[in-house]
Amino acid sequence: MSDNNRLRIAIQKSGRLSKDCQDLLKQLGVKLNLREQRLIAHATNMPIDVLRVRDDDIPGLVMDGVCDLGIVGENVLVESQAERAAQSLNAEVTKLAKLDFGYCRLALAWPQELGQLPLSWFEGKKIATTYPEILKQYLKNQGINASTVLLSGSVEVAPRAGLADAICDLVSTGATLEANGLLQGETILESNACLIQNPSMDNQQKQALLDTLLPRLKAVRQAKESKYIMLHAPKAGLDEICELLPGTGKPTVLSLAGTDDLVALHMVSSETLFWETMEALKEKGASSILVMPIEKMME
Ligand SMILES: Nc1ncnc2c1ncn2[C@@H]1O[C@H](COP(=O)(O)OP(=O)(O)OP(=O)(O)O)[C@@H](O)[C@H]1O
Ligand SMILES: O=P(O)(O)OC[C@H]1O[C@H](OP(=O)(O)OP(=O)(O)O)[C@H](O)[C@@H]1O
Ligand SMILES: [Mg+2]
Repeated sequence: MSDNNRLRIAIQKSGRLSKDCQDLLKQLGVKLNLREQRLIAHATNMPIDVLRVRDDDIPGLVMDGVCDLGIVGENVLVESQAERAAQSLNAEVTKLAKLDFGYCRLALAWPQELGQLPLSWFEGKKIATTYPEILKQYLKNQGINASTVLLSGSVEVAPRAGLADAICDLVSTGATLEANGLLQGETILESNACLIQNPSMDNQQKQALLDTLLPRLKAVRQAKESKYIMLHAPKAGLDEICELLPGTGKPTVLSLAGTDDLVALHMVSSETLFWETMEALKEKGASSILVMPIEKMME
């Protein structure tokens, strides 16, 4: 019998999101021994269980309260919500955060030889997709009357196989469209991974744990985007050099052994230091310029 005080999180077992999900849980301090074949992993340092499932099942597990949290692509979430709404099933989730991985877009595409096409071309056509609900909603909003053909994968084969006139599929680099002689058209959904919660979760212990994890998630995001900058600067040119440094924070100024003309500047910047800025800093007399990643930070 599972302990109802343990926070249950659903993540993708294997596929494009699984490594990023495992890395994120580790960054949040969740200690898991994810032996490959195990479909449920128990954290050793906090009351968390991780269910490793197909990404398509994650929204339903969270909506039905089997899991408290889930990490899933917005494309899968939106499609699942539309499917469940059509069956009058509960489709409510709370989207706690958009995550910085799993970026892709759901786009229309058609055989390259047709060249650029207006949306009106799709009237009366057949469009193959893994996301029929999202596509139907889009076509309805655009006033286009076209039919959808469901394919669970390798959607790009549909036009050549005579299954459909066009497709609506996920695109990241565009390589698969290119390889299949397809031209990308309108993007109907931008998507990336997101953290979702069952809105009916009312366990105080779980909420307290989640209230600990969410600031860590924010701190991990902030640290990823921030850099630690160190450099040596002539005292005489300090103001000009500080004006060139990114971000609004004031740098820490440290004296350097053996000289009164130079100081060391240290600062956390919310953005990286571009080559052009580094070259401008050198022109102002800066030297030993170091830009380093930050593992963790908390304001
Ligand atoms: N180029 C891409 N193609 C497909 N999904 C992508 C791409 N880039 C990012 N993603 C995101 O990764 C998610 C998982 O993609 P993946 O191909 O692993 O799913 P899957 O094959 O359905 O896996 P599963 O076996 O878990 O059902 C997608 O739903 C999407 O949110
Ligand atoms: O724009 P790209 O970088 O080429 O990525 C897009 C392709 O990736 C996904 O397929 P995947 O490789 O996940 O296989 P699947 O179609 O079986 O899901 C998606 O279905 C596209 O086919
Ligand atoms: Mg899937």
